[in-house]
Amino acid sequence: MSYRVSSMSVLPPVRKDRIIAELPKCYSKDAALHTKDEFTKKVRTACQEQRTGTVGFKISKVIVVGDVAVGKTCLINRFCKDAFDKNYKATIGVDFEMERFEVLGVPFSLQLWDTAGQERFKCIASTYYRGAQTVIIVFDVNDVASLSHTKQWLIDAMKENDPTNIQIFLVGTKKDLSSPAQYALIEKDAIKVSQEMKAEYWALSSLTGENVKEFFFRVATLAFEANLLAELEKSGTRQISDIVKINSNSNNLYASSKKKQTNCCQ
Ligand SMILES: Nc1nc2c(ncn2[C@@H]2O[C@H](COP(=O)(O)OP(=O)(O)OP(=O)(O)O)[C@@H](O)[C@H]2O)c(=O)[nH]1
Ligand SMILES: [Mg+2]
Repeated sequence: MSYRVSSMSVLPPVRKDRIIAELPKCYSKDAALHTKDEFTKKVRTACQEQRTGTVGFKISKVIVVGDVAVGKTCLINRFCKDAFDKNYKATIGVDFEMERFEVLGVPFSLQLWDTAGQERFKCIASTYYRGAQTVIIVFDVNDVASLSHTKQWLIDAMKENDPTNIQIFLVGTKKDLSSPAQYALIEKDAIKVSQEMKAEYWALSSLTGENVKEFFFRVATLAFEANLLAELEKSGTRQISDIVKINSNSNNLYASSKKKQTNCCQ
């Protein structure tokens, strides 16, 4: 007897701690993609009226890049699995995790691609950069060299993507290992680099979990907003009910054309 679950099975509801109802705040107003306090009325209304087109069915691609052992895998594992491993296990090539959110009542998914920082895997990893909507460039706040390499990581990620449609985050990890005075020093430089890259800056710790959830909520929300605004730009954004109508019409078309075909062959 087979217990295989049908691939048509309905997805479980979005986890309660992945529901975003308020606009998550930026980390620093000096280096933010935007500094609004609330969702714009346009976005809110579109969600309320379910004028969200295909956004609710979208899976947005996020790539996480940066030097070896800066903490990319730990960051993803802290958020997706609420786990932290103090032993270093190099990522070989790439790995990915899916995270489902609900933003203003609309489902929205992120596909988080964790890439290898080791030089010998870079070639494989970079083949997964294409089609990203978000690039997260990670450095270690206790390692100035890792910050200085972030520009090269950005250049490499941009070779495979359309720069006009991408949101960049610069993320300093391992904040727990840094004294406030040390941290303040590197933050100044990191904010400068973020401004040059037009990136949003964050600092966090995967060990303590400080700012990890806040950061990913921000990533999900900004990706969602960008998708929705692009959808609203298209004239006459459809309601979900229209899409269902279109689908059922096309089914009918398919059925009738099949019927015609049969007639034709008779
Ligand atoms: N104290 C502290 N250690 C961390 C933190 N994040 C990661 N580490 C440690 O740093 C080491 C490297 O972490 P990884 O997440 O594997 O690094 P990575 O960037 O994925 O490395 P590659 O896959 O080789 O590119 C591990 O020993 C982690 O335990 C943090 O926030 N605080
Ligand atoms: Mg890794």
